[in-house]
Amino acid sequence: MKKKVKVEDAVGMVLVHDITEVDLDRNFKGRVFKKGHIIRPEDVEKLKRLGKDYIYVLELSEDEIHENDAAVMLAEAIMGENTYRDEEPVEGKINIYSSVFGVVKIDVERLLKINMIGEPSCPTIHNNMYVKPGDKIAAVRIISLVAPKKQIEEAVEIARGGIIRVVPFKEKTAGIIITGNEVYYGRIKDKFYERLKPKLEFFKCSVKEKVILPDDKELIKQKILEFADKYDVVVLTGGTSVDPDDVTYLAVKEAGTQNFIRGNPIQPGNMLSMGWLNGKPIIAVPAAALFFKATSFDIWLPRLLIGDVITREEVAMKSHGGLCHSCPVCVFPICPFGRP
Ligand SMILES: Nc1nc2c(c(=O)[nH]1)N[C@H]1C(S)=C(S)[C@@H](COP(=O)(O)OP(=O)(O)OC[C@H]3O[C@@H](n4cnc5c(N)ncnc54)[C@H](O)[C@@H]3O)O[C@H]1N2
Ligand code: MOO
Repeated sequence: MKKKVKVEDAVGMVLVHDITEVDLDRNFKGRVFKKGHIIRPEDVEKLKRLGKDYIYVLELSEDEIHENDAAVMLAEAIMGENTYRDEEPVEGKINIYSSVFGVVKIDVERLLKINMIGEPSCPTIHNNMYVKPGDKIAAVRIISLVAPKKQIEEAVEIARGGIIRVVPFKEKTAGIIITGNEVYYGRIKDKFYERLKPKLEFFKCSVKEKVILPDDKELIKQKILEFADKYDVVVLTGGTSVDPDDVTYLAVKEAGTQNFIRGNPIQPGNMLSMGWLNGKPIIAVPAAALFFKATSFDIWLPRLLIGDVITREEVAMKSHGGLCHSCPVCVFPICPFGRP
């Protein structure tokens, strides 16, 4: 409620509007107190010098809370591991950032509940995006200058323990198996290794070994088992589609992988197959990844490197948004490709 009070009595109360100072000696005209400012004891003298013996303030009742206090409370509740926030709200908003290089994990269900309440407004970036230290991942703002305390307490209760965290990338090792008779017999030069190595290394996964094999299922299978013993991740290329020589995906399956998934509704990259051996991802990358900047491999790779095991249901859910827009200038991963 707006109320006229003596400045001396206004400490702790909230300014209803901006207050401007004009000082010709300093050639200054501008805002010195912002709407929403909570008046501090040291402001009293300054306000009097500005000619304010009385000011309009907001009086908060027991069941109301100022947007700044509410934003801090809610931001604190929302934040999980490896995040930090703006110390002070600016215009009632607090940004939340990642403190590490990793993959953002958002509890989307609880995020929706919080945003259904009314006053709290918490946008985030998409779940499972990779982020660098200092990247903004969420923001908290309360819609009204003064909000019902009950709504904020409800939101804090839902968010308790954190609903946004970042899982950091750890140093990992990989072995790459290039398959294809045309490469093995030297009919063409391998182009896959130079495409995949930087992608893996970008996410702290160093490529320790590369081998080129013919389209021989048994040989490929044996190498998968050997590499899965030695390294954290095994990446295979070629032989993922429908020709009689395409046996690579079968080798991944027959190596005894758990949760084997053949193909995914993401284009480019439909033919990608994957499975896990003792929790280690084994990924067969289709030849489209040679040609396109972003394919299904780029969507799954950060997830696989933080240890996520992808379910068939999640793969199927990628169908919505799994078709690349083929923009003239590709800005992946900051684009809708592969996002919910
Ligand atoms: N009738 C159908 N044809 C295709 C289908 C399909 O479902 N039905 N799927 C298509 C999709 S999607 C993809 S992707 C491609 C490629 O699949 P593969 O991963 O099996 O790739 P390959 O057949 O082994 O090779 C295709 C092409 O790429 C060249 N290649 C492969 N590896 C290398 C390498 N290491 N370095 C350089 N070049 C390489 C290879 O020589 C071929 O030219 O299948 C579609 N077809
Ligand atoms: O597996 Mo392919 O052309 O969809 O990439």
